[in-house]
Amino acid sequence: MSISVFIDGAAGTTGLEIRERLAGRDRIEIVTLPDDKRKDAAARAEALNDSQFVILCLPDEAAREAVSLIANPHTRVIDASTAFRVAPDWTYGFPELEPSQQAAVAEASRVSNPGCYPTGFLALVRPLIRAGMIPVDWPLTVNAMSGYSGGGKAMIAEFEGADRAPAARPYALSLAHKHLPEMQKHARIEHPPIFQPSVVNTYRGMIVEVPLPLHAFHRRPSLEAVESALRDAYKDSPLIAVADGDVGTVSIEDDAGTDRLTVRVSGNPATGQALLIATLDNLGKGAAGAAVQNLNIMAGLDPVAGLVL
Ligand SMILES: NC(=O)C1=CN([C@@H]2O[C@H](COP(=O)(O)OP(=O)(O)OC[C@H]3O[C@@H](n4cnc5c(N)ncnc54)[C@H](OP(=O)(O)O)[C@@H]3O)[C@@H](O)[C@H]2O)C=CC1
Ligand SMILES: CC(=O)N[C@@H](CCC(=O)OP(=O)(O)O)C(=O)O
Repeated sequence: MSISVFIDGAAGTTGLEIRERLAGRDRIEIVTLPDDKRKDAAARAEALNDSQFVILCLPDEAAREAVSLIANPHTRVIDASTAFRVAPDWTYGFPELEPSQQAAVAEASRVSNPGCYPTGFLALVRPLIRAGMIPVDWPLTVNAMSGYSGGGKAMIAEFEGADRAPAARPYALSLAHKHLPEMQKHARIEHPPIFQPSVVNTYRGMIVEVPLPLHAFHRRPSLEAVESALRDAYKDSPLIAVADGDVGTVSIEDDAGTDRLTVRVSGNPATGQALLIATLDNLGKGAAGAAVQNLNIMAGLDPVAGLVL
C-alpha cells in the first residue's frame, strides 16, 4: 500500500529538493498542484485534507495558513519553515537530538523540521550539554557560513543576477537571528548563543563552528573526552559522523550535495581551547534531507530511503 504526500511549495528551492528525493520511490505517491493552482487556497485545502502526509515548504505565514486549512485529525504534517519550531504541541524533527527523539517523530502528527544553522549547532553541542560537559548557563557563541540557496529563490536570484555578488556577506549583525529561540530551546540552555552567520558565494553547503574554552568549565573536559561523547551520541547514526584523526582542512563543499552531517573536534590541548565544526548541506540535512528522513520515520519506512549518504 502506498502513502500520499502533498508537497505545498513544491516549486520552491526546498520543495524541488524534496521532490527529487521522493521521485521514483516505491510506496510514495507525490501530490503537487498545477502551477495556476499552487497558491489557490481552495485547491491547497483539498490537497492538504486528502493527503496522508503533507510537507510544507513555504514562508512562515503561508505555513501557518496551510496548517489552519487542515480540518481533519488524519493528515500528518512536516513543516520546513520557522513557524512551529518552538511550539509546545509540535515535535522537533531532529531524530538524532535525543535518544528518544526518533520514537517521538515516529508517533507525531505535527513535526517541525529544524533550521539549517540549528541543525549544525545542536549536533555539536546538545550531546555535550546532556553529558554535563558544557554548563547550561554558559554563554555559547556560534559562527557559521551558508551557501546562498539558504535564502531561497529570492537570494538565489540576487546572487546569480548580480554583476558582482559578494564573496562573503556577514549578516544578522544585531545578534537577533530568527534561529536563536530554536537553538536555545532544543539545546536546553539558559541563554541564547551569540550567533553570527555569513552567506557566501556558493550555491549550497554550510560550516557551523562553536569555540569552547574547556579550561574554564568546572569539569575541564579534555578534547578526547569531548570527541568521545560526540562519537558515542552518533555511533548508530547513518547520517551524522564524527571525523577521525587530525581535522586538517575543512571546506564548505565537504558535505554539500549530500544529506550527511560531519562533526569535527579540533583545538589546542595546551590551552584547553576547543573548536567544534559541523559541515552539512543547508538543503540536505539542513532542510530537504531532514524532511524526507522525518517522513520515512513517520511512515515506518527505512529512515534513510531516498537520501544521499
Ligand atoms: N533554503 C534553505 O536552505 C532552507 C529553507 N528552509 C525553509 O523552507 C521554507 C521554504 O524555503 P525555500 O524553499 O528556501 O523558499 P523559496 O522562496 O525558494 O520557495 C518558497 C515557495 O513557496 C511558494 N509560496 C509562497 N507563498 C505561498 C502560498 N501562499 N501558497 C503556496 N505557495 C507559496 C513560493 O512561490 P513562488 O515560486 O511563486 O515564489 C515558492 O515556490 C521556508 O520556510 C524556509 O525558511 C529551511 C531550511 C533551509
Ligand atoms: C543564507 C540564509 O539567508 N539563510 C537563512 C536560513 C535558512 C534556513 O535555515 O531556513 P529557515 O528559514 O527555515 O530557518 C537565514 O539566515 O535566514
